[in-house]
Amino acid sequence: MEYGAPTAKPVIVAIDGPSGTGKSSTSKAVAAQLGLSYLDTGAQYRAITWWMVTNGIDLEDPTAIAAVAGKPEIISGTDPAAPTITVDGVDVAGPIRTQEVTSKVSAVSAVPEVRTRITELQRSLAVGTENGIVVEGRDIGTTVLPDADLKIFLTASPEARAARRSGELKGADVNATREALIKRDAADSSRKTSPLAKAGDAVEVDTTELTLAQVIECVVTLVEEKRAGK
Ligand SMILES: Nc1ncnc2c1ncn2[C@@H]1O[C@H](COP(=O)(O)OP(=O)(O)O)[C@@H](O)[C@H]1O
Ligand SMILES: Nc1ccn([C@H]2C[C@H](O)[C@@H](COP(=O)(O)OP(=O)(O)O)O2)c(=O)n1
Repeated sequence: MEYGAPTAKPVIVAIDGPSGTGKSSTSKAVAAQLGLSYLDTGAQYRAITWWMVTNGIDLEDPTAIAAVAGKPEIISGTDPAAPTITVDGVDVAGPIRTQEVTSKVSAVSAVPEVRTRITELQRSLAVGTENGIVVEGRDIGTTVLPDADLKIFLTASPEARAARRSGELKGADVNATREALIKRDAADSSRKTSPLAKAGDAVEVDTTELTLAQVIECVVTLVEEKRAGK
């Protein structure tokens, strides 16, 4: 048996794209399959938004948001089999998915002080992993981890994304869901600080006509090719 053989360098994978393209489902499955950690950065922006709503911060006022951006302690658990998120010790995995938080998260996440704070958290989580990590969001490949080993940008038609989301929301109206998605993507893409954007060196995968299993297989293959030095 060979002792002291060098272990593979941790691999960092950035997965970005608009809402409903399959980032969370794909990232979790790829991380689980390859023994990597997993970070849902949208959950962190939702968590800080939940804290602002709960504490009655005026979300129409970016200065008020900026003033308290450093206050909540946000902790993300990065096991893809059981990702967790707490704010000041409270499990907020459920409350961060409410319609209220979803409708306010773009305003909060557009504030530069919020992004600086959350970006620091993300970078500190990404460096400390044993085998590597899959980090999903909007600005991971462009801003948070510009040196990631592999960058993926997922897309899908607005119709496919709305159908997927309204399926999740148990029969919510597809047209209303589509309009809400388009509005949030426009806000996330047009903000000044690190907007939703494809990095120049990202691989774009259009998932409209693919099953989730096909998308997972495609990303796993790309990670394995990177690891093999291809
Ligand atoms: N390729 C796909 N085909 C069909 N449904 C999908 C596909 N990818 C994801 N889904 C489903 O769409 C919904 C949204 O996926 P999710 O991973 O949460 O997207 P995102 O993180 O990009 O918002 C989930 O219910 C998921 O199971
Ligand atoms: N890296 C990130 C991740 C999410 N955000 C913001 C913008 C998004 O509308 C919200 C919520 O992200 P999330 O990934 O939970 O959104 P969906 O799963 O698509 O509903 O957070 C961001 O600004 N930067």
